[in-house]
Amino acid sequence: GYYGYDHDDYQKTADWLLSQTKHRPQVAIICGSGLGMLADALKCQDAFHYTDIPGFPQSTVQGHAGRLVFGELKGKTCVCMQGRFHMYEGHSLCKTTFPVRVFKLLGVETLIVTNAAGSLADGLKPGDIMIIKDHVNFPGLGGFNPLNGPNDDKFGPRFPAMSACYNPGLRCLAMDIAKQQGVAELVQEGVYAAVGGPNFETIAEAKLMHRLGVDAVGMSTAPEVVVAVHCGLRVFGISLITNKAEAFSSPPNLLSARDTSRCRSPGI
Ligand SMILES: O=P(O)(O)O[C@H]1O[C@H](CO)[C@@H](O)[C@H]1O
Ligand code: HPA
Repeated sequence: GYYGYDHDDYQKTADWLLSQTKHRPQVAIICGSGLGMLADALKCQDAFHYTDIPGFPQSTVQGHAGRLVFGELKGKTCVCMQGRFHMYEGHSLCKTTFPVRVFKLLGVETLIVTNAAGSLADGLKPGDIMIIKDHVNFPGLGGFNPLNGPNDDKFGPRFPAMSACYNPGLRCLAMDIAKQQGVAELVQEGVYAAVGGPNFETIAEAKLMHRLGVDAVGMSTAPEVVVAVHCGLRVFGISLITNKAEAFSSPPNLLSARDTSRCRSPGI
């Protein structure tokens, strides 16, 4: 059967948070693996451990502290997730995206998603930043979607469009800021693909994604963005490239038995 949340479940968590902090965030930021220090930049912080927030899922992965931090950043009120939820932790997708709908009910208008990702593109190296211009949601294409189940019309339509998920204005603004800050050579736009994980890709899988037009791959983000776009949030996304998928230096797939010079036989 279907296991999900009612509107009341999101509302209860949102009401509890609104009763515990004076902050009324306009912007929500989801910090990717190892990126939780973004939250340290917030002024006048109110922080809550996920374990103390009624109805909130729990973090189980290294590099995800499991705290929700409210505060001020450059004159905007923000709420920061220090730690996100992944399908491979055993959570349902509606659980991994639970916070996004809570943010909507807090009054958030803009969601910033960040992640650690592997590069599949020649021009994208570890340390680079990729502004996400679009995504391929592999679990979603296969029927693993956080919007499965009865549609909650209070959040959005049954069949939401995903043709402009990543706000074009915010993407342009980020490119301009990268130029102004003198880091333009580290910043590019590209396509992110979400896979289920937790294993990294095989060489054949990485080659396949590369040929399909994917620039960076990770195990998160797309389900959160689908839920955010469904409920009308403006989305901006960035991937920090942490590693390169070694698909390009690998030999071609086909090997004839006539030429075994590339084989190292263990002997029979
Ligand atoms: O997407 P975030 O949460 O940044 O984490 C990425 O890093 C982890 C793998 O090292 C995976 O969880 C992958 O999704
Ligand atoms: O190479 C990767 N593949 C999938 N997920 C990832 N998250 C960080 N790097 C990777």
